[in-house]
Amino acid sequence: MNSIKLNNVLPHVFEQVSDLQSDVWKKDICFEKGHLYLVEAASGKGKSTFCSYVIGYRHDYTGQVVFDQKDVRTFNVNNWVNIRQKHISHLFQELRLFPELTAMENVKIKNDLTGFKTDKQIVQWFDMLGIGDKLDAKIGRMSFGQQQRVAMIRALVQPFDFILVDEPISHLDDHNSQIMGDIMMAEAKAQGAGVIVTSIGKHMKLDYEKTLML
Ligand SMILES: Nc1ncnc2c1ncn2[C@@H]1O[C@H](COP(=O)(O)OP(=O)(O)OP(=O)(O)O)[C@@H](O)[C@H]1O
Repeated sequence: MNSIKLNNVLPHVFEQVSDLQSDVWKKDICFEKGHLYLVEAASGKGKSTFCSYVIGYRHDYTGQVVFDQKDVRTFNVNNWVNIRQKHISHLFQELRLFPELTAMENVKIKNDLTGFKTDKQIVQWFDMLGIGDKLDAKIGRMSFGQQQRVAMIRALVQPFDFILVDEPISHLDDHNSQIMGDIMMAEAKAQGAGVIVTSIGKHMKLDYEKTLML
């Protein structure tokens, strides 16, 4: 997949808003593979809604979301499974890790399906992110910032053309944010992928090519 386009997209929930000012809603925008984007928004402007549209969990909008030349409304379940397995990786704001599993199990449960990374690589990322001692800790007993690091590792154990990360560092210090950004960008670069980061203010310090205000 080479491009994600939003053509005149407007969430139903914003239809009655008369003074809507946005670089995204009701505009024609294009995210291209191999490029780095920041989508910034104040709380409630639709950041999670935007992610839900791109990953295909919600379709409560007018306008079109188009992957390459195809309107996503034409996709069936198999199409979406293929997209989420091979083309778009998503780091959820609320992470959606399994609290009863350990940190390593949360990553392995996906990597065992994709076979994308070695255990050695995964452990190396845990070490780099300062959670090498938490491999066998249950997610439910880890801090949210530690869980964010696990969720990022899980997002990286699959192939992708785009990675969509929703407020990935809201609970991280600058040092770990930087490491997380470096790891993500190295992976994206290796895959030639596009990167879309969302933020409500605090964001990874990266060389964004385009910043859009929701
Ligand atoms: N599943 C949903 N269906 C319909 N409308 C929704 C849904 N989730 C959120 N909304 C509405 O869409 C608007 C934007 O919500 P959204 O969660 O996308 O904002 P956000 O920018 O991610 O906010 P925050 O940063 O506070 O999480 C809100 O008015 C909200 O009530």
